Amino acid sequence: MTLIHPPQLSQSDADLLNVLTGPNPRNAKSFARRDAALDPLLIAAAAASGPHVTRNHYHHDFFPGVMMPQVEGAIDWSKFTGEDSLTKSSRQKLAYVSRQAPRKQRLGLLDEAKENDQPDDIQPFKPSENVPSLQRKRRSSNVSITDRKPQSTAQSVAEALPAQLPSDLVQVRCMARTRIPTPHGPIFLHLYHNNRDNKEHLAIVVDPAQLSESSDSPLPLPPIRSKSLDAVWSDNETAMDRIIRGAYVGKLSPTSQLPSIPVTQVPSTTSPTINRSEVPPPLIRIHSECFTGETVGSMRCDCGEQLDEAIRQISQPITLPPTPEHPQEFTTIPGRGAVIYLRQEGRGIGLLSKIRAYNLQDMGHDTVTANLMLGHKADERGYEIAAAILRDLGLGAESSPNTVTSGVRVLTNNPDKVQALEQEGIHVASRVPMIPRSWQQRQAVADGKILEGGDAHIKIAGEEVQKISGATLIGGNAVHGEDLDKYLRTKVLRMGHMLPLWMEEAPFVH
Ligand SMILES: Nc1nc2c(ncn2[C@@H]2O[C@H](COP(=O)(O)OP(=O)(O)OP(=O)(O)O)[C@@H](O)[C@H]2O)c(=O)[nH]1
Repeated sequence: MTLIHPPQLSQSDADLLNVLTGPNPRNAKSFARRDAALDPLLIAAAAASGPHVTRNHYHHDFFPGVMMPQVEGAIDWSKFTGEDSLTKSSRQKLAYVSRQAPRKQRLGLLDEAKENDQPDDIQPFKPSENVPSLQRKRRSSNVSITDRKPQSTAQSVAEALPAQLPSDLVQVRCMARTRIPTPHGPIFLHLYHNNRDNKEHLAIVVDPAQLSESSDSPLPLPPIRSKSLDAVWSDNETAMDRIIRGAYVGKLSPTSQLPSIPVTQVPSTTSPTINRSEVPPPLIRIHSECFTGETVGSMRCDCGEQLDEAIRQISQPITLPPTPEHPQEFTTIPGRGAVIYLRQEGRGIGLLSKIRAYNLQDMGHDTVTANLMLGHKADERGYEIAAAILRDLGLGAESSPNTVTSGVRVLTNNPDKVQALEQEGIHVASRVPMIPRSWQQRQAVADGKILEGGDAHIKIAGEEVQKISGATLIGGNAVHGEDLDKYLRTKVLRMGHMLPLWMEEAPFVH
């Protein structure tokens, strides 16, 4: 092997490295003494543990194992065990073998794999306490029950739960929760597993009042918490196990580590200063994954902007009118609600097909036609899992003595989402429209409220928002452009989105 050595490598280092990683270390000549206590070069070379190890060789090994006495050059353990020493001739030469299937075979297997990472190894959960009050007719999911494969690998702790429910009921379990600071304030990220697909769906819970939660001071409102997360998962579970998976109360810190108790055992006390009937239902959004819009900042769609706008709106403090007891006092409570983030990339067709659809769109087809041309439906999403997550979080229940508010307010323009949630038994108290920020800006320019060209601050929904680059990302600003306008028009004209079409000739704000 010839080494191309970087300038900081001395000739002596390079020679030594050549020997350590070369094919025939036993022909090594003598080398100058090395005095460094810890020589990173030597450590790295030794850690590579063999002459031909690269990152592609993890599944390769020596045969027989290098520590076995029958291997030529191995340590002769027989002198420690008292067994007869193996003669040199009886030892096998060390051979370097691969445990991987041949590359061609492995690539063949990949080709056979499904195109759009559809679930192929689905593990139904045993039921948790996430049980809807009514079993209603559900909208069909993109994964049918009969297609499901039975249990297999890496099942979670849900295994331990007793079977009580019909197997076709969607069940979810919150596996972990943590606090994430965002430009709009803190959120609690919840990661869910379910018995329908093998995707990790998420809930972004906005409920900052929980951060000051302590056992003796009542919260303004009951916290938005996951029943399945707060449940006791096993008899062996320690307080630290619970805390690490997120079943804690308040804000976790080196000095504060208080495990939660199961939701059913928590008394639902609320602050007496709050008039329960005046509290609006929590604001929620069901959002579908969009790698291009949310991660890359694509301006073909408004997905990144919508995710940001949803978290921003849900985080806004809520002002409640005075109560008869305190007629002069307006009360402000922290914003509360959740974004249920479903891994249904590309309206359920997957990223691969969405990328192909974009090419068809570049050739003049709209987003609906492009999906159809690829053999997909215009929209292949289902919302059963979202509804199960909402139930697990205690959101969307009808009014009852235990609920402070009735139902949820849903941030969407998509009538399918509202209908699907209602079919799942989620009480939708109202729909809150999402007007694209670029359209709001155009409206503001048209009304003479802001100057074309904008400035460092713009007004969105009557509130001043700082402009930040990375338009579609969290904490970003408005997206605009020809592609986006086409997409938004199609949503309204072909997909029935409940959005007033904005005049196209109005100027953009740059
Ligand atoms: N197939 C396809 N999917 C797209 C395209 N542009 C965006 N998407 C996907 O469309 C989905 C957008 O979903 P949501 O953010 O839940 O919103 P929506 O259904 O448009 O409805 P709203 O709630 O009104 O925003 C995401 O999964 C995106 O990946 C496209 O051109 N083709």
